[in-house]
Amino acid sequence: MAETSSGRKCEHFDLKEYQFKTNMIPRLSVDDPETNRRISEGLPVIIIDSKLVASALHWDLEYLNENVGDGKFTVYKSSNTKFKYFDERKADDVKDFRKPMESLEIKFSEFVDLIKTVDPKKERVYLQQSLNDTVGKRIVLDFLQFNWNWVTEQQRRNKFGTLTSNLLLIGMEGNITPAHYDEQENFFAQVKGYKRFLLFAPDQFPCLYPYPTFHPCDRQSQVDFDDPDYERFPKFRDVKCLEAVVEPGDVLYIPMYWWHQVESVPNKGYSVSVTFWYKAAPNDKIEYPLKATQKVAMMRNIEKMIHQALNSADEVPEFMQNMVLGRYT
Ligand SMILES: CCC[C@@H](CC(=O)O)C(=O)C(=O)O
Ligand SMILES: [Zn+2]
Repeated sequence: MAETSSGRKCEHFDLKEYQFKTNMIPRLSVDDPETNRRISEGLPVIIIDSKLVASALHWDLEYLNENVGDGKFTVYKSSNTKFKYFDERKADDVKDFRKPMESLEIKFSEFVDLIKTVDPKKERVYLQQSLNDTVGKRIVLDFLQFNWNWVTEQQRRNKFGTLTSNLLLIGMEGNITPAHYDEQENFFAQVKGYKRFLLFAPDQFPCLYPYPTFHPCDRQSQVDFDDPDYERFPKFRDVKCLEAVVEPGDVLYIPMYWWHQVESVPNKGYSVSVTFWYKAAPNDKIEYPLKATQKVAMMRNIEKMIHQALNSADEVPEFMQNMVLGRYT
């Protein structure tokens, strides 16, 4: 098996081709100064030897089933490969909104039965649950042995806010989380299996056409990457993309507001990941020109204010068009 520059065996992955070209996200050592530089500049990077979750690399379905306790786990079900997040609390505001997936609250053992019995051509499942104090003591011990020194040092030096959650993700091969951005910093740790990431910088917002902020799918792209509607979303043709496949032990830094689409690589088995989400660093002094992240935050606040002032989701499109069409276009 050939080796790449970062010493990785040249795995052969069954990766989808998209209409846009991509560049690779660097895979760097935790000791490489470039690693900390990229993180401090809000640029994505894969850290290949952080040992962040070295104590969890044995987490497979059998071990977790034995030790994860009998708490309830949130499991999403989809009739296709896509697991598009939606905020149920906003569903009333958008008539004829149809949930893109269903969610269950079940025991881990029930999830194991599901993932082993569902026909992936008909139905898929994806466990997405914050690690909490219901887990068994062996999981607690593994958790305590995460490389907290490294990740807490990153939190300190980059002035990140508090750690808000560690989400355990267990997905079937081929599951896709469609393109979206999050409002938190994320050290994404891969435990088992392989995940292909497509990342887009915050300044690609104009090419990715997110839903309105009051829509249940706020922060998600409206563009179907498998069948883009270039009439509605013409700038999608020009989108600039960075990509990478993370393997067990890798940690991908996903800076806040960076768009990402994530696929559990087909034919490589189910995937297990753990996220480390941190609140944003406080806004440093305002410098001009404003950063793309600041402009996205501004657009979100303006949309929310207009929706709130009109007190009607239906009136927002006409209001925005009256303000912009023929005046700023
Ligand atoms: C619910 C979180 C899903 C995850 C993507 C994935 O692994 O499918 C993601 O989007 C993130 O870690 O930010
Ligand atoms: Zn995300």
